[in-house]
Amino acid sequence: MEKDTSFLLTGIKFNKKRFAGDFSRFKKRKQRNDDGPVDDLSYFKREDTEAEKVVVSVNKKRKRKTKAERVEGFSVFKGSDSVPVVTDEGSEQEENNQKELNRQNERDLRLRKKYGIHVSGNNVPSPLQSFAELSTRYGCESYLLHNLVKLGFKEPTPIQRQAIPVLLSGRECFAKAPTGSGKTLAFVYPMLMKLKQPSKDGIRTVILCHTRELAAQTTRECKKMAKGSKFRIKLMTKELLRNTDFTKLPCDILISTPRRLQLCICKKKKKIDLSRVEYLVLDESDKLFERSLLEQTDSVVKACSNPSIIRSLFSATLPGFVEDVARTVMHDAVRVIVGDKNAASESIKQKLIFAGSEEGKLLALHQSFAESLNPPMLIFVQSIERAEELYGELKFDSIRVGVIHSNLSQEQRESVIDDFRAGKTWVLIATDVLGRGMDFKGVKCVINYDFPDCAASYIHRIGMFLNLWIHSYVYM
Ligand SMILES: Nc1ncnc2c1ncn2[C@@H]1O[C@H](COP(=O)(O)OP(=O)(O)OP(=O)(O)O)[C@@H](O)[C@H]1O
Repeated sequence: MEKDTSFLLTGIKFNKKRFAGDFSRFKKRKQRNDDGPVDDLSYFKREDTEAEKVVVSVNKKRKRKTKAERVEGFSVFKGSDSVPVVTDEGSEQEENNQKELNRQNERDLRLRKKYGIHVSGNNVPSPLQSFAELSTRYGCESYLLHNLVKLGFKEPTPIQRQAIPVLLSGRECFAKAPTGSGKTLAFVYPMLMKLKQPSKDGIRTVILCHTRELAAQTTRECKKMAKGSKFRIKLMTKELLRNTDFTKLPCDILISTPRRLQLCICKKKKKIDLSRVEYLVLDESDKLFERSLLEQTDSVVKACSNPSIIRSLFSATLPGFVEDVARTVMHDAVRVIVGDKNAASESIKQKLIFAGSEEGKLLALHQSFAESLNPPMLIFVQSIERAEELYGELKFDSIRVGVIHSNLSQEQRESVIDDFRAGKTWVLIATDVLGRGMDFKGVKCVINYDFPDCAASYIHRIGMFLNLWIHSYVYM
């Protein structure tokens, strides 16, 4: 391998001077935990932001103002009216109602506290105690409950406990929960319940995903959840885009990337009509609002022009610009946050390995393979070239390895993912094309061979898995 030309040798260098503060924190931790070159990465967890503190303080003030309040935070969204206050002249019946309401508020607060759920908005519906409440409170059809049992889902996850009632009550929703925490079900189930029956009135629901892989995965999940119904669930593929007369497309739920959907909107003939869409979901909304996708996402949001549309935004991180967008487009929305605002999942063990140099990284990787190769394993790198180069290195060592990045065709990407899911390859090298929203069951270890360029990217890379105690290594 020629050092000068190797992309593996041109990775991010750790600038100790620039990151002196962080570096000293590692040193302190090392003194406490003499564990060789490995260190704990829990510093990625953020403290509450100023905005969060404001929410808390405004909340306290509002609590002093009105006892009848049903909101935990304050309302940040358009169209938020004040909550009703009970008058002194209320009848006995009203007093009893009020007492029951207060008791319910206390139960809600306890449940939210237990599951780390934070809400903002007016009259936020009570969180679910169990999936059974989908039937008792909302008359959920039996096939949907049956599907939950078949999928082996016994308890709702925290985001499902709160986001499902919010969406079922017809409110717009803006939700943040860790990766792998069951957000897909949180938006798909209420949609299926609200749509009730298939209809020939055109497309009624659009789910936007930022990558084709995530769109394909969401379609698979959606079909599993809708099993037993006659809903027509379609993934916007290249073939569909090319060969379909969208004025005649029988479809209740359409799942697409913004780019493909924008192409259908802009078609001259037989173009898609989204004016009847009742539900619009923006999954991984922070990615959809990034500069590279903003224009396409915007044209989809505009094309969904039904005035009574219910929009929801789901993501694992919550940057300020996403909140700003939400504030401008959403009406009387409820904000649901599970856990810390931008923290990694707590069930992941994180380690930092100081390799010193690029050669050291490769050596350390070989060493960890030699000590305990614990597949399936994902390795993230910062560029396509570095992905290919590392692929060449590992392949040379007869490791069952695959590589995925945006230079591969859709078919090639699918086949790489299929091989990894089927256990034909043990190690998958990826650029951030895979870093978001993909769910690989059973992955035991994620290696950040190249340091991610922001905290959000790190959280997405390591948080793709619901398994308990996966390992995440960062090489420096
Ligand atoms: N209530 C539940 N109980 C057990 N498993 C669940 C439950 N809900 C969802 N899951 C499973 O958890 C895994 C992760 O779910 P999902 O992909 O929806 O997470 P996510 O929050 O959307 O993650 P990401 O941010 O990466 O998109 C999936 O395999 C899903 O089938």
